[in-house]
Amino acid sequence: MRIKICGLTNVEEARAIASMGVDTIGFICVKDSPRYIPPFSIRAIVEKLPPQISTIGVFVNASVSKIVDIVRETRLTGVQLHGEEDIAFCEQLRIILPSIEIIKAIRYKDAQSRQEAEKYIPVVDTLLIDTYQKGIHGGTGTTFNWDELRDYRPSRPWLVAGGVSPDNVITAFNTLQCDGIDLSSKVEVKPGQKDLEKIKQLIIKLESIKNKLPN
Ligand SMILES: O=C(O)c1ccccc1N[C@@H]1O[C@H](COP(=O)(O)O)[C@@H](O)[C@H]1O
Repeated sequence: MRIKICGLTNVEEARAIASMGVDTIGFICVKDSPRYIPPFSIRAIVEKLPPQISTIGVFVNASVSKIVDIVRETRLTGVQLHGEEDIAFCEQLRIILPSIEIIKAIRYKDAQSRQEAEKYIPVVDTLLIDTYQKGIHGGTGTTFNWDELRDYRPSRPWLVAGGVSPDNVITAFNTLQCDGIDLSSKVEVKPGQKDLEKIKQLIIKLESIKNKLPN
């Protein structure tokens, strides 16, 4: 089971979180986000993390060349495309960066969102289903109606995002057959600063249901 914590901006928090058993750390490469971190700071953090930690850059409608430059500068292991990037965009990125994990975020609005996600299966490694909120690309802190995805089991691993917290994580795994979780605003003191106590609570909650969790 994969645990991704997103929106890190400093090395101490990133290392502390990695030592708690979180396997994936996300960095917001979107300039108008309050969680934005510049590439040179991402690189400084990535260099100080254990090599088994996946490091993901989150982008919203950036150009392929911008993403490629940032991945090369920072040594990220993957990218999360959180905007309206199309299939051709993912294919292009795959050709230029063949060994990088591509995560496509789909913002769940209604039943149609499943079909939207399905289109990306041949061209991405992982799907991430976040909550649709008009005018906001991510970090909404709001859940979608998980009941609508009770039976969702695509042929790619998928992560649930959007308002996931230590308080609702057990419900998430009781409702969904996801391969992992992605948390950001519900485990922060303020945008860009993570709440390590809340992340500890999350790990304790997950430990209590570990027999029910996916591998
Ligand atoms: O967090 C942001 O500021 C952000 C900005 C632009 C695109 C995505 C962003 N965050 C992603 O949003 C989801 C869910 O976050 P939350 O738990 O609801 O706060 C997560 O995948 C973040 O990577």
